[in-house]
Amino acid sequence: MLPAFHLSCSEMICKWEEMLCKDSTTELDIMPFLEFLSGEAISRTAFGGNYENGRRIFQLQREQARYVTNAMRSFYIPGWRYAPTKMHRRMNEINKELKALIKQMIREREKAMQMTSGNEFDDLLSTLLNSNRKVVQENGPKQKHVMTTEDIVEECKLFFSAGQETTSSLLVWTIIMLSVNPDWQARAREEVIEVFGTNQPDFDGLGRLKVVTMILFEVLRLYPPATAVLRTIEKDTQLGEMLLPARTTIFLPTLLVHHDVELWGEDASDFNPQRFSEGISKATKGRISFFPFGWGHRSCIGQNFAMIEAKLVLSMILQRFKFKLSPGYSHRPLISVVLQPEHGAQIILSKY
Ligand code: HEM
Repeated sequence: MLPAFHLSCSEMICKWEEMLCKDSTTELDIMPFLEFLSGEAISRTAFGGNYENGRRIFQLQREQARYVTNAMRSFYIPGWRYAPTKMHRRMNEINKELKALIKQMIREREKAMQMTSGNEFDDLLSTLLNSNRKVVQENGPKQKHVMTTEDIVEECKLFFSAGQETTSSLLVWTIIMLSVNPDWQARAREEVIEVFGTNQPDFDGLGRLKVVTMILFEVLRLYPPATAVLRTIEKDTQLGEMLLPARTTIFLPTLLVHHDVELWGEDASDFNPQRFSEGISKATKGRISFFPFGWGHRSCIGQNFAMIEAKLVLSMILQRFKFKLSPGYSHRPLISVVLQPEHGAQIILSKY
């Protein structure tokens, strides 16, 4: 996992360094760079050597996400999604291409795994195929936990859609916050240099980054990439004075809870990573008021993945660059698939 993150981040950093070759500062919108980086990181981790196909999957999923957002913002007309509009036709095409690409990768990987012990590959696709193979060997192909090819395709798609834009959103907001809070940018850089010097960040060191973790938590509080979590109630439930009938779907507004003055105090809207200096339970006083990755059994399966990626990318950026906000940046957080700056994130970058 770490080599995949490192490679993806090095490629981005090379591009930024090239931009700084001619001038001592450069202005750029970091959003497309970080979106591409997190797509590459997922492609490499999920599909290993075959990540070129992963790249295409990532492009298609991004295009699909745009159509889904459009559809979510329109009036709901039952059955409308079957109407042969230009957008619906394109969505169907994307779906078909996605399925075909992933199925082709599954077939190729299964072939390669049959010719070897199967343990040479350590990406998500092999993990899924290997665990499935074990279930079949132990219980036969009809066992209810055996995944079909369709299931594996859906798992791969889910990892992409759930893991790519969320992580890039966290990184984008973090750079914006550190651009307007130069004291925290300096503290984070000081810590990164103290732990890694100019060396490549390693797993052990990432676990020791306290200030960087506090900053990431505060960014996740103020700008949670997933702005709400849904739950469906299994049985009639009494909640305070309310009786919630079975099968009701509850919308838990993460964004509102994270900004609630009663829960977080008068400075709820301020960027103050210090509130996390003694960990999450002290900051929340033991209440469930901070849940950027959801809560309970169905909470985000990729949260460690995302935090490690974010810490590594941030460390590598801080080791090499200083940054501040460009006057061209306009602060308009927009809830699309994830929470992101509507007009991009323009910063002025210089060498550190
Ligand atoms: C900053 C980054 C991320 C944020 C804020 C985030 C947030 C979330 C949230 C709020 C949920 C719903 C949890 C619930 O209902 O309680 C979720 C689910 C999920 N996330 Fe993430 N996520 C992030 C990164 C990732 C990554 C990197 C991956 C994969 C590598 C991933 C894979 C998933 C999956 C597969 C689910 C569905 C889990 C299930 O239904 O059992 N996420 N995520």
